[in-house]
Amino acid sequence: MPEPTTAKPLAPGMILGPDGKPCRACTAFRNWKPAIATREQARSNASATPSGAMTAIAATSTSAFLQNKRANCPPDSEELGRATWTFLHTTAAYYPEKPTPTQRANMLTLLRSLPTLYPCSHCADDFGEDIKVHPPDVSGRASLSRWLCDRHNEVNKKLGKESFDCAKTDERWKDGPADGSCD
Ligand SMILES: Cc1cc2nc3c(=O)[nH]c(=O)nc-3n(C[C@H](O)[C@H](O)[C@H](O)COP(=O)(O)OP(=O)(O)OC[C@H]3O[C@@H](n4cnc5c(N)ncnc54)[C@H](O)[C@@H]3O)c2cc1C
Repeated sequence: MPEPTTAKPLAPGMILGPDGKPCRACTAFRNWKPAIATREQARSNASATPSGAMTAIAATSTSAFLQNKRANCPPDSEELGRATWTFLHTTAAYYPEKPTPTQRANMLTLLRSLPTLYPCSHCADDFGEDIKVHPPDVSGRASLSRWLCDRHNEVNKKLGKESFDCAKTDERWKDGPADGSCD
């Protein structure tokens, strides 16, 4: 008589991790729970008028809804990505203009550790390939911020997203916009 199995079937869209288990950090939530994402989108759209402004608000509230709902869940690949980019860009924005040899070495260690430690394995592999071709520039704040912006844009391009204007890196990650809206 076969043993009863307790393993849950793999959700469609879920990627397996290197250990053979489902890897949430490798997969976007909307890809393994498309029904929930679509239902919440439809609910938001139904409560909005067709005007552009309201559609934008609807999209924002859908995203906020999903984020709130998932606030205590393990991160998916998108939440992990946003948090990691926030950490990396902010760390670069506050990196010294003239770093000491120890600061340079520590920054190199941090960046070179991502391809082996970043939990989204296919993201980590691609990032590893990218930094082989474009080694980190840890010589100073401005050059590190620029290097990181270019690396992020490589990922944006791969995912079909718009390129970020690297002239706006300090505004986005350190100073805030000139109109004072973040002050
Ligand atoms: C090292 C690394 C590798 C990744 N590789 C993959 C991958 O291979 N496949 C995959 O599906 N996902 C990958 N991700 C996740 C992916 O990049 C996004 O984080 C995720 O899809 C969420 O995207 P988002 O549109 O919410 O904003 P994100 O791309 O996370 O960006 C967050 C914010 O950063 C700002 N920003 C955008 N581009 C730049 C830039 N070039 N410079 C400075 N600021 C910028 C914008 O204000 C944006 O809102 C990776 C993440 C990291 C950290």
